[in-house]
Amino acid sequence: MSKRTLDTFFNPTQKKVRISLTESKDAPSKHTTYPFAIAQLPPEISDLLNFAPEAEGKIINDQPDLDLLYFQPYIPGSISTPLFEFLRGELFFYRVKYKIKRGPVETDINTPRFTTVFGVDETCKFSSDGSLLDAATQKPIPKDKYKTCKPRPIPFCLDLLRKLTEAATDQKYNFCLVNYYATGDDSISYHSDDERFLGVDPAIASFSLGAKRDFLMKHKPTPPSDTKSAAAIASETKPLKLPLGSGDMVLMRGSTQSKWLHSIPKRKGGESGNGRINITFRRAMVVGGTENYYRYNVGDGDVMKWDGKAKKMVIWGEKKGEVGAGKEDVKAEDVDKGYAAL
Ligand SMILES: O=C(O)CCC(=O)C(=O)O
Ligand SMILES: [Fe+2]
Repeated sequence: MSKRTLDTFFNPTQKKVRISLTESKDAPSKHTTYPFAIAQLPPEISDLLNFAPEAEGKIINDQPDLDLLYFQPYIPGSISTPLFEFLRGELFFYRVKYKIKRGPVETDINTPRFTTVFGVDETCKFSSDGSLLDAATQKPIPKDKYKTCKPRPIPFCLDLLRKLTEAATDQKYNFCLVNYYATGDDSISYHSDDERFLGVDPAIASFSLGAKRDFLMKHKPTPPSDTKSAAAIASETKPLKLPLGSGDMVLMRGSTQSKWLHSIPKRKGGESGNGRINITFRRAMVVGGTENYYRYNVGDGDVMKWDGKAKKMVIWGEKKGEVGAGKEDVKAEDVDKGYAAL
C-alpha cells in the first residue's frame, strides 16, 4: 500500500473581491415569510467583511476521498465577535421537532440546536418584489409548486457573506442554513450532506462564529464489495479534529460528502456555554431540497429570538417564554437530521 504524503499547501487560485452594497445602507430585509424584519449589517461590520478572507485557505487532502479548504480565519478577527452578536440578536430561530419511523417504531426527535434557513433551489429565483419566478421562464411559479414550505429569500446581512464566499470558493450557493449551539449540550451528530438534491460532489462552505467547538470527521464505513476492503480503507484513514474558532471557514468539496462524515459533539464546560453560530452555504438543485431544508430547519414550531437581557433564546410573539431547556430527547443525538448514527 502506498503511503500518502501530507500535501497541505496554499491554493493559488483564490480571488479577492469587493462587494458594494447596492441596497440602502440601513433598510432592514423584509419578506412576507419572515416573522419580523432583519436589520442590515452595520457599516463597521460590512466594510471590514470586504477584507475577507483574512487568511489564505489551506488545502487538506492528505487522506483518501478528503478535500477541504480551511480558512483560519476567513472573517477578520476584529469583526467576528460583532458579527456573531449581530446574527444571534437579529435572526429568528427554531427548535425543530419531527418524527421518524424505523420499521414500525415512531420516534420523536428534538433537534439539539437552534436552526434557521433561507434560500430556494435552482428551479426558482426571487424577484425584486420578493415573489418567486421560474428560473427558466422568469414567469411566476404555480401557487402549489412548494407544497410543504414557503421559501424565504436570504437577507442582506447573510447575502453579502454568500457573495464573498462564492467568489473566494469559485462555487454558487442558493441556500444559507444557520445553526446556533447555545451550550455544550447542543450538537449535531455524525452525518454527511450528500443528499441527492445537492447534486454530485457538492461544495459546502461552513462558517464558525463565537465559541470554539471541535469539528470531527471520519471516513464512512466502506462496504467490502468495493475495490478495497473496509479494513484497508479504515487503516488508511484517520479521524480528523478541527478545533473551529470564531471566523474560521471550512469548504468541504469533491468526494468529502459522499465518503466522509462530520459532527459537532456535545462538550462539557469551556467556552461552549458562550454560544456558537454555524453558517453553511449550499446549492440545492431541485424542489425536494427546498422542502427538506425548511422541514428540518424551520419546521412548524414557535419562532425564537435572542433576548439580550435574559441572555437566552425566548419564544417570540404572543407567548413569551424560555425555550428548549432540558427538553432534549436523548435519542436526538443518534438520529439528528433524520440520519441513523453511523
Ligand atoms: O456546526 C457545524 O460546524 C456543522 C453544521 C453541519 O454540519 C450542518 O449543518 O450540516
Ligand atoms: Fe453538515
